[in-house]
Amino acid sequence: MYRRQMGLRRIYVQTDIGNVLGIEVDRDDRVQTIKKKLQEVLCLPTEQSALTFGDMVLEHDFNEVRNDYPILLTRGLYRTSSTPSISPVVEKLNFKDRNKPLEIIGGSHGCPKVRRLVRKCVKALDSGVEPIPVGGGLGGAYFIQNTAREKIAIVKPTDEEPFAPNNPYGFVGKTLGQPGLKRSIRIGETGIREVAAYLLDHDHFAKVPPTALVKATHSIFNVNANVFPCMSEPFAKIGSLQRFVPHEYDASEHGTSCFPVGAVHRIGILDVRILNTDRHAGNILVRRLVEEKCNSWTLYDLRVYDALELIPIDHGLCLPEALDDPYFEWLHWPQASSPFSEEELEYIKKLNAASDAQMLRKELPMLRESCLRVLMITTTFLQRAAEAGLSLAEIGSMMSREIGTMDDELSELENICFQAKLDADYELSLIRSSYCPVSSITDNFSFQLHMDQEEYQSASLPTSNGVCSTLHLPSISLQCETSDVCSVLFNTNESTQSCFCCSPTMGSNATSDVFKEVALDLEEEESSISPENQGACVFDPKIVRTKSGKRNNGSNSSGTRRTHSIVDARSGHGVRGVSSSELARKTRDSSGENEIGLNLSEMTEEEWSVFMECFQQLLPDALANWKTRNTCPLLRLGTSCQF
Ligand SMILES: Nc1ncnc2c1ncn2[C@@H]1O[C@H](COP(=O)(O)OP(=O)(O)OP(=O)(O)O)[C@@H](O)[C@H]1O
Repeated sequence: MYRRQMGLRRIYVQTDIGNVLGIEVDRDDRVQTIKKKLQEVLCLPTEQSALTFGDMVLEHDFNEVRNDYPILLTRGLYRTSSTPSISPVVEKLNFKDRNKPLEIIGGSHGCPKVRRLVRKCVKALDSGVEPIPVGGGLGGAYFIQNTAREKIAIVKPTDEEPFAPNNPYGFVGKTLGQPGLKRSIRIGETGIREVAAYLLDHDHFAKVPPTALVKATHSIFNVNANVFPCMSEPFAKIGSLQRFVPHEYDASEHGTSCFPVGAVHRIGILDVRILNTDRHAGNILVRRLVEEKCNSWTLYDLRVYDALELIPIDHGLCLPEALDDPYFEWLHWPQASSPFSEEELEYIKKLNAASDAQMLRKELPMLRESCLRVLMITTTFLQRAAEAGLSLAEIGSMMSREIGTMDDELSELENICFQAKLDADYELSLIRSSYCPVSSITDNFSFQLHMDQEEYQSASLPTSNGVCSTLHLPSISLQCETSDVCSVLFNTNESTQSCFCCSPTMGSNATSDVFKEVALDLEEEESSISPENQGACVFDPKIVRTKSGKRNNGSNSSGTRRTHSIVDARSGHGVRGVSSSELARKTRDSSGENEIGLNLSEMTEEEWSVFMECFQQLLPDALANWKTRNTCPLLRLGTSCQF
């Protein structure tokens, strides 16, 4: 309270090796001032460090960072894995830090269940009960026990994640902020995802246990010797804290056929919304609700299904920064193929992706915008698919990449999204461009222009206002002798389309010169242009959109794939096209190893909203086509179960 009156805010600076410093900033504090203070403690020149808050690199002030939220201090924006990480000077570590054993940071302050849980844990830690390492997983995790030595919570420090600097099992080698086990999820960001999953689980529908992001300090937490050789004080870490749920098994230890259909559906609905990439059987806890009664039941007694409760845990690998391949353990469980109940359909219908995203922006502003965009895509997809009568298994299948296929074989959902991106780019190019009318041209022959990045040519084009502009044009095999008006839509790269108009005022020579220049190269290449038609060509942007056939392997996702290709308008045959899956592959190839799929973060607000419109337009056909193509029931394991 006092701090607030003084206009002070506490923020938590986490270094890229994991330790956390609580610092107080006032309204007028500049980023540079705080960096100087950190320089003293961390021996890190200010010009080499960067403070980041989710997507944001803080440059001037801390206005965007709310009270009690964590920011990440990295060694510059362009660090590589060989750049040494930041090592604090031990004796200066505790500056101005309250150093409580456990305190909530970030979202979920407002949740009474979470606050109660944290209070209990603080009490236990204050009374000297040591957390116990969980052991067994890939990352460090610790059970917190109460004074009766009952487990009450599990804490997972983010710097002990797989590949993070303080991982206790030797899976090290990276620093916080770098791509982790999943390339679409950065190291150190699993904790906020655990909280996001809890916050998104409205009405406790899927039963995600109460979860908070905390700053935790205890000597039992692992710190690797190479990271911090002479540590005398325990250092504070950021992690997720989740209520411990007593259970008998996890789903890998129990026959899945006994699981209640509703429980599987509810977890599945959550997984689809959050694009969970890690729903393995170990992440579903199983517990009996009425233990004494169960003893008298047989395995086939239907009531037994209602007596089992499933608890989903471990949501650190959800909400990736790009559409990724999810992992849904339940995909082949028979329960997933049974239709949704009325209640489930109602729940799905009431979901509001935009307000969920808004809630997360408020509670967890450090969660990246691209993750929220993934949430909006998957929620919309779930809603439309459920409306269209698809089962959970069908929805999950459309989201999953096929096992054993080539690396660039995308899921149906990814293909639809890439297609929506192509469509959105096209829509935007129309919005942004003004066309001049095509007039007095022999209109018996039209071409669509094939766009191929490798084949771009540069051409200096005189525009209608007399200014010369250089455009990168695709090579085309057209000898254009016309002196008339042409409108041309060129795609100058895979994501942006540019329109160039030759207006009537350009004059005949200019127009024909332009086309001669860009056409010379590929005269032979596009053999489908019949000689008799050369010299009388209309470049008509309106026909760039086309419905093409199925993809080579016959599994066209949307059935309305639009390609950008040279097409003889009379025959309608495309010569060559850029399909959404090709676009996906090219996007990956051209952007190197860090590219993780359709780039959602780079879309502007306008691009994003047009993309979502196109996505929604594609969905009805895509869902119907998928259903038609997949009429055979999916191969199910364990189909002996009855329910
Ligand atoms: N909320 C919880 N209640 C009870 N037990 C839990 C809870 N969360 C985790 N556990 C137990 O702790 C173990 C490790 O937790 P979790 O799976 O979340 O960690 P992890 O390091 O991400 O593991 P993995 O690498 O296997 O995914 C789980 O297998 C489970 O037995």
